[in-house]
Amino acid sequence: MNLRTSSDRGRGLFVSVDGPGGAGKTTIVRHLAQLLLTEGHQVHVTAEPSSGPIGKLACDLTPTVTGHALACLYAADRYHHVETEIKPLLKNGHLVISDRYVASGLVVQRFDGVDPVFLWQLNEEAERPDLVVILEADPDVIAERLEARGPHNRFQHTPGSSHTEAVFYRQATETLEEAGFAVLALDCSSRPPEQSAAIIAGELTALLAPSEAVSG
Ligand SMILES: Nc1ncnc2c1ncn2[C@@H]1O[C@H](COP(=O)(O)OP(=O)(O)O)[C@@H](O)[C@H]1O
Ligand SMILES: Cc1cn([C@H]2C[C@H](O)[C@@H](COP(=O)(O)OP(=O)(O)O)O2)c(=O)[nH]c1=O
Repeated sequence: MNLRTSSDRGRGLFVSVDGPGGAGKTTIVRHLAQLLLTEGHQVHVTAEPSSGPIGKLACDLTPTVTGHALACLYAADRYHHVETEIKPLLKNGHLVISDRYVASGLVVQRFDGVDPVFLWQLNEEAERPDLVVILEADPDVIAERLEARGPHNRFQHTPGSSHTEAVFYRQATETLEEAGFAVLALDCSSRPPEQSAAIIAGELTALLAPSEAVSG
């Protein structure tokens, strides 16, 4: 994997967790934060849409605004979220976990027919996470979970949305990998969330380990 960290970031580490609705993002983020706290890290859990003014607006408008306009709103929230919350915490040495980030921006608005190239251009300047986790799961399994939990948004009401979303996420993963992001794709169909969290924590611990670069 290719670790890319901006020089103005300080000592923190930034990880995003994305994946289809019902894949287990929120559940895994909770377990991951707990694990990392136990290991003594300063952990900050955040999510998109953010709790800031643009995130609230995006949330309020999602039922009625569609397509390019909504894509721009979510991207605007993302850039503002990075500047006002994520970067200051990274500078302070926090380990920041975001429940949804760029990958969601590349996927969700495609349900409204927005061109993936436009979505990439809109999002490509957002701060790169040190690790992008994409949760994958058998669409039939997550469709069942979604039915049990209840859909959270209008995109999940479309019949077959879990199957479509899985395809969109695979394409987003390819886009991110081609752009040099460090991506960890994790199948969560049968793996308990605690185990997924432990795998992600292992990757982060490896990133935090002092460089083993050989000198001389
Ligand atoms: N690995 C798993 N196995 C079984 N059920 C799970 C798993 N991960 C999550 N769930 C359940 O599936 C539902 C959706 O999980 P959630 O974390 O809200 O997903 P997301 O945030 O991706 O939409 C919840 O009821 C949760 O308890
Ligand atoms: C981050 C992001 C979220 N969204 C929307 C999808 C949902 O309506 C909402 C996130 O809802 P949420 O309740 O977090 O869904 P889930 O539990 O499945 O993660 O934000 C976008 O449309 N584009 C984006 O880029």
